Amino acid sequence: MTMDALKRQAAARALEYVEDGMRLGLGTGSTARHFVELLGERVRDGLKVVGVPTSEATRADAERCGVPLTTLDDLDRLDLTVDGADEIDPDLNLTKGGGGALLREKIVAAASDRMIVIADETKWVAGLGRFPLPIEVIPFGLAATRRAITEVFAKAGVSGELAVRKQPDGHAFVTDGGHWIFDAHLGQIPDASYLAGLLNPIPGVVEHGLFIGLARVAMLAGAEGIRIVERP
Ligand SMILES: O=C[C@H](O)[C@H](O)[C@H](O)COP(=O)(O)O
Repeated sequence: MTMDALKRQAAARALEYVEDGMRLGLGTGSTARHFVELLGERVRDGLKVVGVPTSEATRADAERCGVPLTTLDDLDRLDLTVDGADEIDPDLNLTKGGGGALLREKIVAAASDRMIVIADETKWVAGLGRFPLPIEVIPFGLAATRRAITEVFAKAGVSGELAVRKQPDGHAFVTDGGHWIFDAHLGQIPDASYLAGLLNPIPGVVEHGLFIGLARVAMLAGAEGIRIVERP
């Protein structure tokens, strides 16, 4: 089975948790896109839901699939968010932001009663850190922000290259919010929760890709079928 087929299987399983009338957070990425497409099929069959997209890309996908949309300006709470991840550890802490959507994804996940993360089994890791950690920053004062991040890395016992994310044309990648991203190549993060707490207050850091305690359930698709893991 292809990786894409596995992602679609995980998405299909998450769809079973969607009920009529739900307010949904719609994640970003290749796995979340399957969920949006499958949700669109259910909407065409009469399911009544409304979604808040976590990126402009997901907004476009949802519109194409006929999923009714709203915003967190109009709603202050969602029932369920379904999103992908770049890494998932046994406590269901996540690394997210490989596609640059981490800020809106975290706002939407935090506003949801429940977050289900969908992925193929390759995203399951014993500990976070192999995937470069995205840190969304304000372009103003970049060197000072970089220095502050490096200092908290040392405090958290991690180190590695901190690279501004670039587009293929060499220009800085710009997020939907107009910010830049540092990708931190740390290799391993011994205490992701501690590091998250140190990164949060740095001026210039808008958000980071450590999602601590947000995902409640993970649906992992592999050759043996779907494995469902609940947060301990
Ligand atoms: O910014 C992007 C998101 O956090 C994605 O959910 C994450 O990168 C996983 O994407 P994919 O399902 O394409 O591997």
